[in-house]
Amino acid sequence: MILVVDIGNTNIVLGVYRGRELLHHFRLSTARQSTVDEYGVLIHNLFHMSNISFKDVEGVIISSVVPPLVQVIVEMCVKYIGKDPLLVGPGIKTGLNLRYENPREVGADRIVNAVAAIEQYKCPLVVVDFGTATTFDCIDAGANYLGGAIVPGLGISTEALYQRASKLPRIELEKPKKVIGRNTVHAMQAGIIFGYAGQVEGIVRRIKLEMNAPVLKVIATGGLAPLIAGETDCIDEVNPMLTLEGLRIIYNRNK
Ligand SMILES: Nc1ncnc2c1ncn2[C@@H]1O[C@H](COP(=O)(O)OP(=O)(O)OP(=O)(O)O)[C@@H](O)[C@H]1O
Ligand SMILES: CC(C)(CO)[C@@H](O)C(=O)NCCC(=O)O
Ligand SMILES: [K+]
Repeated sequence: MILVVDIGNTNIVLGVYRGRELLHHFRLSTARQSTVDEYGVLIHNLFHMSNISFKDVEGVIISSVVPPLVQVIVEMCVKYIGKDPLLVGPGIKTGLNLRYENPREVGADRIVNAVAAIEQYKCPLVVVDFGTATTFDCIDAGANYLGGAIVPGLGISTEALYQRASKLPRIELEKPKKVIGRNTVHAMQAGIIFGYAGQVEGIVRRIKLEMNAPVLKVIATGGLAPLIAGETDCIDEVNPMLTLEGLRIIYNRNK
């Protein structure tokens, strides 16, 4: 078994693979002040509840976009699992040709998503990851990673309205029946959800033009992908496990 770990700004997602099969996945909230031992207990308990053991873990791979947590999770792996994890970053083989001005600047999660998408779909393609931020990653017909766009995530956008406008409440992110809201909650839901779908359509349209690729596969991932994919036909497929798959693939390229 291998353990794959994606450290995001909101969630840490863990996956346990046997070969190509994802046996279990777990989602923790990203707690920047938690200690090596706290993560050890949490992950140990999740393993125990799933009837799996740290002893069966042959190796670990981590991608992180939260630098202060890397060392904590690495030490947790060494102390409790007894393995030195691979870290997605400089020096690791991803097989990806990065056309970013400074390849070290690209978020590890974006690299991992691109690797998984290239493996599973036909290029050219775009990956849209609806996380804390929503990222668009463009891959050309030759499987080169071109870059893309970063926009505020659905959670951040919704939270900003609540934080900055006294009379706007915190809302549930669900689709309202109509775009013309007749109360505050429905008006906010309409703006956020339909506005977000429109934003995704607009960015994808411009990407297609700039890449000169009228036919381009668009893959969405992240917890809120199904919600937005349901509101636009510019998303061809939702693949919730894309990041974990990418980590598994990169692990195998480096063992
Ligand atoms: N039902 C919901 N209502 C309001 N906000 C939500 C809801 N579901 C998710 N969010 C928020 O949307 C954002 C994206 O969450 P999601 O679970 O898709 O990504 P994530 O994997 O946590 O992102 P990251 O990889 O950046 O940590 C988060 O800020 C999350 O708190
Ligand atoms: C954009 C996020 C926050 C999405 O998780 C992450 O990929 C990140 O911190 N990226 C670094 C900046 C970049 O990718 O250009
Ligand atoms: K993510």
